[in-house]
Amino acid sequence: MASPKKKLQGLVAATITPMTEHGEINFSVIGQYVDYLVEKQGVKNVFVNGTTGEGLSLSISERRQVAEEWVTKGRNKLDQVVIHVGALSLKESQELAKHAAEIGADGIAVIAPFFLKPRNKDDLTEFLKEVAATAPGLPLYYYHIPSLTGVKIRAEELLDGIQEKVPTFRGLKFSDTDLLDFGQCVDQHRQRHFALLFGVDEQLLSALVMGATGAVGSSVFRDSSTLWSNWVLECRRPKPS
Ligand SMILES: CC(=O)N[C@@H]([C@@H](O)[C@H](O)[C@H](O)CO)[C@@H](O)CC(=O)C(=O)O
Repeated sequence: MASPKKKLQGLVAATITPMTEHGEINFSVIGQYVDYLVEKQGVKNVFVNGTTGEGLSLSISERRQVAEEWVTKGRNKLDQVVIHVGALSLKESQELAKHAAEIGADGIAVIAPFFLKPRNKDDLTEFLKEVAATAPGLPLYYYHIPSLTGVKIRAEELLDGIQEKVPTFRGLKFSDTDLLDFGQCVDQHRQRHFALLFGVDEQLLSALVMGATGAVGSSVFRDSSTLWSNWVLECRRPKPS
């Protein structure tokens, strides 16, 4: 079963996939990338093969290799390596999820399939359940990004009752500007201790005020903005009484 111990929180870097000038993945710099994030930015969680990493534009074989490299190079340096395994095909998502578990990743994230789309919450839940079943030891996060997937099922609606159907479900990466939906996720699901990670950097401050437990982003990891965001998150972390 998925570990309940390691909650994914704070800043999570959505990593780019480094390429050579010939369009091949430049694996040789991923080790330096890990060091840069940890030593210069103070960020110890990564989100690999997502939007910033152009995961959907990579082949399955490339996605597997990139995931492996981050897990290997991040060992004993990073806290959590979350691999995005979303795909148009359920079988590909399952293959990537199983692979993430085999290589020792700390979690998986899944977008909704976006060509033949889930029509409603039940369809989407079923898809997530089938992916989750192939990696029963890994926490699963739903990656809500309706502007790119076209799947507009409200996150708050999805969260309602999901853990009963997908036991490894641990939260979501909310990449939408609908702060009403986000606020309802926070208000109605706070007690379930889901990770509610915000993904639109431009609105991060608002989301933190509303109760985001962390952020997955690309632009928050530049110099002073990272330090600033870390500071805000630290201030908002509940203090032991
Ligand atoms: C659509 C997109 O790329 N969103 C970025 C944001 O960090 C985004 O770059 C930022 O808000 C600037 O617009 C992240 O949420 C993406 C992300 O976490 C990912 O790579 O999966």
